[in-house]
Amino acid sequence: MSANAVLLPGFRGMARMILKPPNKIRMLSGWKISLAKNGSFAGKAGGQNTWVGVRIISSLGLEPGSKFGHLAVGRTFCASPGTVDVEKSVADEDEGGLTVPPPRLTLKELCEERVPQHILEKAEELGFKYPTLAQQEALPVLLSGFDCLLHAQTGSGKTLAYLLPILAKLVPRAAVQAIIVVPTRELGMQVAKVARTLMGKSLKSTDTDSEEKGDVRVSGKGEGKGNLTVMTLLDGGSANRQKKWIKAAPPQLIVGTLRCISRLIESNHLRCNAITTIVIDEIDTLLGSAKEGNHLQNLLSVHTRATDRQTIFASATVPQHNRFLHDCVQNKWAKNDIVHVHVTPEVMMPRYLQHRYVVCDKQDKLDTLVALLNADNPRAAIIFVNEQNEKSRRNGDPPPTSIVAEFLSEKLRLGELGKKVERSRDLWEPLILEEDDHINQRVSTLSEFREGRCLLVATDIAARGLDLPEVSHVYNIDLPPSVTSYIHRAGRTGRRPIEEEQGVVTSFIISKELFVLRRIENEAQTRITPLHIDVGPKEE
Ligand SMILES: Nc1ncnc2c1ncn2[C@@H]1O[C@H](COP(=O)(O)OP(=O)(O)OP(=O)(O)O)[C@@H](O)[C@H]1O
Repeated sequence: MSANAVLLPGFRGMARMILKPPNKIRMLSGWKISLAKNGSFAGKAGGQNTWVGVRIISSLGLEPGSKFGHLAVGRTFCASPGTVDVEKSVADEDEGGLTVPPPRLTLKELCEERVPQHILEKAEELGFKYPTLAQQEALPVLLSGFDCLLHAQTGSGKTLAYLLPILAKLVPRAAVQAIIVVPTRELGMQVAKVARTLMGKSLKSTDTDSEEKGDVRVSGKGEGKGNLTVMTLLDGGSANRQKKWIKAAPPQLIVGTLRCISRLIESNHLRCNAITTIVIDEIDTLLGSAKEGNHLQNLLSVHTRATDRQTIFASATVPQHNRFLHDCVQNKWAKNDIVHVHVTPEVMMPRYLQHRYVVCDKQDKLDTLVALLNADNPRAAIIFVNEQNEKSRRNGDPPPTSIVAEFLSEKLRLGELGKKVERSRDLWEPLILEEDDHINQRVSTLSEFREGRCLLVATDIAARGLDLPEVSHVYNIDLPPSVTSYIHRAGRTGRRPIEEEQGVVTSFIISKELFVLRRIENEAQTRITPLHIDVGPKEE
């Protein structure tokens, strides 16, 4: 059997593929394959007792006599006759870390002949030489064209995993061929930027104006590719301009929010007949709302058909994922053989996060925050607050973001914050990111933060998908409204997988909230340790 062979789907029952010793191969995703004496095998999901059928989707490097190899597995059995002599799996040496220890396949080897060389070279130039664990597991599935629920920790590299198969398929004809749905404008800009960079846009480009508007044309190099365009359709953009652009020259790839994409489809400005891939990133943000559910249903099973395209759902958190997979098939959002790539299901959050909590009175939270910022001296930090409630809005109270930012500003001015700061104090002037801000304000806030400002006070608008590798600390001034929200807020730090530097997450709670924190700890399968901090004497 050759490397990269895609095995036949659909066979249910005992597999007929013959594998030789060892009699147990630990799979990267926590699956185990056990070999019976007659060479047949069965799979077992990590932590569960039931033996279930395993479908081998593709194999890489598994050739007779090979020492290392990789199998991607799905949910049900399938098999192809053949003999594979496996002495040892790479996965046997992996302890569940984010990247796979050497010797391992490079990203280029993993994607060879399936993704154009110039894109792989660009990825390597960006520092993506080896796949992350999520990419290692997902790419064989995605590049084989299977529909997929890609379910992997925050910061595990899901964006590159779904972009590579899309970019591999785009052709320079004037028709929308792929759509990526994202929950926020900020995430949309980020994803579009990665796509454009992989397509060959110069890293040194200063074309930020057109980037902001979402209209950048990129010349693909070699592989017979001509001009490819990525367009963003994001909240706050001008609907008229978007319509004009799409009509004049349809882009090959669209990154947008569900609302904007649906509006253009329904007004017949965006035609879906050439679509080959749809990605729904952060899928769980769209579940549970009737309005979003309707838009999703229309996009996935009215305006387009699951059988005509590849569908990819991605998130670090997919509550009730088995139910979701079932509903996906029932609603015709995906094909029957959708694969669930669930990376390290036993570890919901990156291991290199440290979780702490501080118990204090409500009125002491901000003083405690200042003391902690002085002690931690973060490289960059996001301070999360909850959304302002309706009552407080009606009363004309300032939003929690402003209250926190103004308090920190004042302490900075008094010299009580940033005592150990070696950089310019101005960099510690807090920024604010929240939904109510004007779009231009949000854009400039994020770019200032990326360029070296240290403190960002934000609502959950900053919790999803934003990749800000400089963030060393996350502070939850208010306890997040759900476990999911805790996981995503926490995931904004510790995003330097290669260095494996620890990110620190600190939640401020009043004593009554301790039980809520324990619930988060249980459900997120993590340990949150208490921290005692001396705020110092109070001024009269
Ligand atoms: N193969 C790779 N090697 C090194 N770094 C990588 C690789 N793939 C992605 N990264 C980097 O890892 C970081 C996280 O990637 P990405 O934003 O795709 O994570 P994610 O899984 O989408 O996270 P989230 O769930 O928070 O949205 C980014 O800085 C990205 O550039």
